[in-house]
Amino acid sequence: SEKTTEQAATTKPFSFKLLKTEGMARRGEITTPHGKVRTPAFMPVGTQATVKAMYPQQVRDLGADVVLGNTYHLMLRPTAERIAKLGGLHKFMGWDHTILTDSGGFQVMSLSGLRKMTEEGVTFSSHHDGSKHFMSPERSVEIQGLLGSDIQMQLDECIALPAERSEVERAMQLSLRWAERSRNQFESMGGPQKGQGLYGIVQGGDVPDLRIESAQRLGELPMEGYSVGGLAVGEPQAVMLKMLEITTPAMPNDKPRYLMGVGTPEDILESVARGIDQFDCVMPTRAGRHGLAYTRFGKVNLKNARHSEDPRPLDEESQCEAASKYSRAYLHHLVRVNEGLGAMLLTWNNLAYYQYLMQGIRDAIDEGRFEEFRQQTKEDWARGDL
Ligand SMILES: CNc1nc2c(CCNCc3ccccc3)c3nc(N)[nH]c(=O)c3cc2[nH]1
Repeated sequence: SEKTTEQAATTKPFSFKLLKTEGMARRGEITTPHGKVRTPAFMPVGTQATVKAMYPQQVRDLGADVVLGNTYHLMLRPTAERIAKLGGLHKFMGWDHTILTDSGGFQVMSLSGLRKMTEEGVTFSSHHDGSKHFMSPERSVEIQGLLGSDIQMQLDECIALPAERSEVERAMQLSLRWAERSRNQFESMGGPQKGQGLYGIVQGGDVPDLRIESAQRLGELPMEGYSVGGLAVGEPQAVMLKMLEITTPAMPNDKPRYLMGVGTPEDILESVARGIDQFDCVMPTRAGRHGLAYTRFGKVNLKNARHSEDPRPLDEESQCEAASKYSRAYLHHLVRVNEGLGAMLLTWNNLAYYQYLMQGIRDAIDEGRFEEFRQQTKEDWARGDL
């Protein structure tokens, strides 16, 4: 019978090597069935099997080792079964490197219509056509397996902050029970034997003792990695950073740590300094589509009329042509008349800048100068756009 989800060539086990540390900052390397992931890593978001406005090869050429797919979106359209029948997500989207998928819980709570959350799972209606769907910890792992995801997430319940302690505790305990069910499903599908990884997700809101309890109990489950969830949900940056200082020390030291949904360049720099290895955020791609450029010297809003006759490129020293070859005046024009090339060039520039920042962070940790790099980078951003 025809091959469904392509079995990756190697059956080398999933592994994480901790190469160097400086304070809480860590330099590492993850090995998955589709290659290596250099950490700290920024993982571009590819919600509907594409990093919006980018070709896969372009994303790769910028230095990305992993892109994100999304269970919620892909289970609705085109469905996981169809992608499996076509050989899996890697083949479907033409990305032959690591893919990480989120479990869909976060998107159900933030995107779908009418929904009902029980111990068993979550029932929801599609934000496309209102059709009814059900997602359990087992079904989410099954979908991620059908997609052929190299790094899979447990189904969890992420709640918005601020929230009552009782509500935070309920969601954290549920997520812990779902972690165990996700692990059982993952092992019954032979995930470890395929070299794939399943990450548990630490919850606990902004409540220190609940964060520690979640991290410690999750660490007792044999997961290949651990995510910090429940943050970047509206809390001030200071609260997010404080929760990291409490949570990462309570997480296993020899496994990757993924801070979900983060973040701006500054969030990333400060979170690396607090022990995080993996990041994802829609910021660089979404901001690019809205005319916002990230550069070495801070942000540039190309919608602003002050750029209308500025002949300078965004950054003439950049390796990325979107930053070095086009004038700000031209980018301003494209954004103002809403030409597709505007979104393409700014998305390209922003992803290039994020990967440039990650490479700078990795080199700085390798060379034992991360603290100096962190200070210098923040000064450069503060210089503003010269
Ligand atoms: C923006 N702030 C934020 N994002 C969070 C996410 C989603 C991370 N992004 C995944 C994604 C994958 C593909 C396409 C688009 C997005 C979370 N996911 C889970 N499962 N649990 C969380 O606690 C959780 C908390 C978050 N906070």
